Amino acid sequence: METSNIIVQKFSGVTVGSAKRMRKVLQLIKNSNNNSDLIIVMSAISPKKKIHGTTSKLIQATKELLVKKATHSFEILNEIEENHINILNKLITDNEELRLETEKRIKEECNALREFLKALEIIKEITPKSSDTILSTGEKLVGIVFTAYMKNEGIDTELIDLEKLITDVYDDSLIDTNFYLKTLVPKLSEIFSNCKAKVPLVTGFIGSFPLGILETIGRGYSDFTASLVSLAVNAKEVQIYKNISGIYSADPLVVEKAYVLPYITPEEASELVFYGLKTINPLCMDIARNQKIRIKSINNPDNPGTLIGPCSDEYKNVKSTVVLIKKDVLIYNINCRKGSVAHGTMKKVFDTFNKFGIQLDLVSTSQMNLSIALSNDVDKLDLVTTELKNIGKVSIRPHMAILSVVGRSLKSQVGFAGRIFTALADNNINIHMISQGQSEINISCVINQESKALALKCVYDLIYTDEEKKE
Ligand SMILES: Nc1ncnc2c1ncn2[C@@H]1O[C@H](COP(=O)(O)OP(=O)(O)O)[C@@H](O)[C@H]1O
Ligand SMILES: N[C@@H](CC(=O)OP(=O)(O)O)C(=O)O
Repeated sequence: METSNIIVQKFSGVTVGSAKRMRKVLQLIKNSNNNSDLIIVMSAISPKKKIHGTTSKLIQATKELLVKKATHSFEILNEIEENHINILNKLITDNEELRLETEKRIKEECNALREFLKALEIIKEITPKSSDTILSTGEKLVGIVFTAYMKNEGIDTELIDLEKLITDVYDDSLIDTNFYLKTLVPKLSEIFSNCKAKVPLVTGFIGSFPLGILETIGRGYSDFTASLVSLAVNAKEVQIYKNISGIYSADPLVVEKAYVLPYITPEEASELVFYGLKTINPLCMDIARNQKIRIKSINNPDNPGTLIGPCSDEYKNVKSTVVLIKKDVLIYNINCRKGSVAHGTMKKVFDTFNKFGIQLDLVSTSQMNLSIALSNDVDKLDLVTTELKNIGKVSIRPHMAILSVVGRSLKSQVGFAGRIFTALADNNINIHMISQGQSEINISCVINQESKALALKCVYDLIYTDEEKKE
């Protein structure tokens, strides 16, 4: 199918976190609209950091509903409501009718949620579907405020609420790539072909999943929505606007010399998100192999940022190695009772972690030990240990970090892993586990968390001098 002239612009919560930032976003939309057709996807407002944003507050309100009283969750909701009305009041100052009508819609949305929370308190049960309904409010509210603002600024827009996009799906096993591509994408195509507005605004929340949107898609779900929308309209590209200019060669807060990579492949992006990069939702890579996704900064929109997409000749020789640290990891070690790690043992161990929904980051085996690196904030690790007690003696080593080097250029560098480990050893950094996938675009190892900054800097220096020498 031929690519359309549409660009999907997705704005993350922090980029629309205040009236000032919304003005910036509006200007950007106006400028882009001169050259392309646009569809806007917007995430719930995050004042500064995502952990203090609307979605995080709604998650807190949901969790506290059954532990504390609904009145406590109402306080959280009052704060959210007030914040949206304050922003609206700053944005629409010259059209009282529109301002009042929009304020009414915000209040209606929040009142509906209050009624819903009261009902949940009475039935004392929160299902994934109800928790999704609560979360959807964040994206609805930002949509209500921003479409009113766009209208007031003369942009022909319409709010498209995707809360009800998924219907009659009660079984999680039905949610797979096929479901996204064959069910959701055609539904979205139909919605857009019926939409008359010049610049539609779509809620980043895409509907209730049997296990809940956070379990199925994860935080940053609006990136995924933007990818589906892009497939539905065959867009030229998806632009994901953030506070940061793109994907850097290393964390710019730790490595001063780090720079924004112009291009990475979807495979590299998948590895990076797996090893802790939060810049893009991981599922986008699964459905968007042939799409162009560009991470850009709201503060510097003329900068092309980082493109993730098919590797054309233009990008073949572009450097794209990233050194990444995933902190707050632990090593879970099982010293097997039978004296060796049999394949039945591995099955039991992996099945048990899977049963409790725990993601494993790195695995290594020796004759008697099975070592697994995983995030230290997982619930239910003690339940796993109880189930595995017949397999062997479990010991846990906390305060670890995973250092990963990701890049397609690693494939051609014989002896590269050896040089990384030598550089770490020269800096007195102990390596607890090592892993290299068959794809050879990723080398990872587990180190003590306290050495993370030193490890990042010394491996970065090694890689970037090595890559420079190759050129
Ligand atoms: N290689 C990397 N590229 C970009 N950001 C990185 C990288 N490694 C670590 N980070 C950190 O990830 C964070 C980016 O956060 P993100 O959630 O993408 O942005 P936003 O807050 O705009 O949503 C930054 O704080 C940055 O320091
Ligand atoms: N609001 C959701 C979805 C999202 O995509 O957020 P953001 O664009 O701010 O990463 C979240 O906080 O997870």
